[in-house]
Amino acid sequence: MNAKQIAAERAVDYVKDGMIVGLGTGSTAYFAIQKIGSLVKQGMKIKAIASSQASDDLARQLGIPLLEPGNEQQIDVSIDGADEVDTNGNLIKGGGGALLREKILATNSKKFFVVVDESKLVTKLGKFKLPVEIIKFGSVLTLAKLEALGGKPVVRQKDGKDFNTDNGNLIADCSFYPIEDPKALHEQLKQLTGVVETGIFPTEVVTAVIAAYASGETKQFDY
Ligand SMILES: O=C[C@H](O)[C@H](O)[C@H](O)COP(=O)(O)O
Repeated sequence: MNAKQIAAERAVDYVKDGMIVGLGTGSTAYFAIQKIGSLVKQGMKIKAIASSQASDDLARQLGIPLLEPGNEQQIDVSIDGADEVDTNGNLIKGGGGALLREKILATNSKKFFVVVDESKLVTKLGKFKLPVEIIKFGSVLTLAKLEALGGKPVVRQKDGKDFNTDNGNLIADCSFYPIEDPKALHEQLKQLTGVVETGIFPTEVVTAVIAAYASGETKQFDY
């Protein structure tokens, strides 16, 4: 079992019968969704909300009952990966472009577990370029504002075209390393009209980070 799978499955221990679960996105959340699928097959009554079309598709294939979009309810537990986790439990997310829906789920969950392998643990955030979701209208102007703040934004590309989020927006990948005060940077960026959301998840929304190491050891950091 690889480290991502070990961390993800450990977090699924917090999922109990009758819960509403938020499903993250990415290669680590994938293992959590698989495990939740196996609990459903064993007869556990779980309902889920997916943070991306990709996770929605996976959950459907596995027979996990999903709440209808627009009919979401308070979530008991969300489980998701991260691109970076600093020593205080602040995160960068959005490497797969799902940050907005992921943050809606994380901030509406009673508990939010972050699952990572040790490669994601950093002292300061920002070596991983910070994803900032921006709307297309006026994007050149919004990018200029991000540039003025020193973010050196680059519009994410996929298959030779601008990457589109599930919400029809763009992602500006920004360089702010080292991010000394993640919450302050997030708040500054959110004030720019045209910015929909940033990939900074402040430690306040995190219940615990479960990190798995190549040795097979896991550590849980509670916040
Ligand atoms: O938009 C994507 C998400 O924030 C992912 O959870 C994050 O990029 C980590 O993905 P992975 O587990 O594949 O490294």
